[in-house]
Amino acid sequence: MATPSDHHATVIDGKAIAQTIRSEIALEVATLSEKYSKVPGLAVVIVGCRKDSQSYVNMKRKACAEVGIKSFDINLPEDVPEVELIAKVDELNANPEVHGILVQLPLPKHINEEKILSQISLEKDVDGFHPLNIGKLAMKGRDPLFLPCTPKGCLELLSRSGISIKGKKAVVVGRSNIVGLPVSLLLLKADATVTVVHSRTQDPESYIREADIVIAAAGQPMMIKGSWIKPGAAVIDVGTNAVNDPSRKSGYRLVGDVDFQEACKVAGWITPVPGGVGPLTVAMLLQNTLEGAKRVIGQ
Ligand SMILES: Nc1nc(=O)c2c([nH]1)NC[C@@H]1CN(c3ccc(C(=O)N[C@@H](CCC(=O)O)C(=O)O)cc3)C=[N+]21
Repeated sequence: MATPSDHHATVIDGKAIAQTIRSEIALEVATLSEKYSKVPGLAVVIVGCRKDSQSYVNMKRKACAEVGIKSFDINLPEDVPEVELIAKVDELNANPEVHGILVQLPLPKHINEEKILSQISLEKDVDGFHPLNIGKLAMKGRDPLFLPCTPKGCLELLSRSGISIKGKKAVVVGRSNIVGLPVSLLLLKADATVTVVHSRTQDPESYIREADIVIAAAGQPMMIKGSWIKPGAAVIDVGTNAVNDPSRKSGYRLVGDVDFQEACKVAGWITPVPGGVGPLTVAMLLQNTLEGAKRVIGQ
């Protein structure tokens, strides 16, 4: 007879789903080029030389090349004056070959992040981080021009795994501007009943235990234990935490915000780290860039 410990969650293969989406995008990009001689373009701006930023940007560049999106890489020194960064954004706003602009976060302390994000043309805000796009995300009956990539990726993983959101209890762990807050707004738009728990929540576990859908975006390695998960729940792990691992050549490995081994025994579905949400973030960025290019030609 099956015992509870025999249970194993369906592991959602983000890498494979992202690959499928990239093929769909590649087809559309090809059509756009043939019919309208239009090649979608994405500009990625990095300030300084954080190692993790460089590696994300390399992944984005590779993904663009694979689907036929033209990428523009702009590297600015760590100490670039704010006015120069603004001038660069303006230049990209005016460049007709660029349909999407991403300014890699975090920015150095001397630069006002909100000022830069507000400067990006709404029509090219493929990150969905412009305050107006976030405002529209928060309003009932309104939609932003672009949905932020990681939150959109989380919902895409749910829908492509056949998990419905409407009427479900969703718990988002974390309230950051780039994931926790926007994903909670997106779930609300999709008719979930949403609870956001965060570092000041008393007894977060008690909320998570009730959740049909858990979105873990706290940035705390393996903080969510298997015993906190409701049996059969869908668990989307957005955490990408580097932890020391001397047995690796790199000296570290990536772990999520969820204790994956434990949670597998209880959850209905779970995303791994790496290979879960991360690849979707990149796929959604490509999708947004394609959408931006299509809008320009009125498609
Ligand atoms: N303006 C802006 N937009 C962003 O979207 C943005 C940003 N700034 N700053 C940094 C974060 C981080 N981020 C990731 C994207 C892909 C993976 C990803 O694909 N990760 C792979 C693993 C990568 C590896 O092995 O190192 C995975 O989870 O399987 C991770 C992280 C986007 N970010």
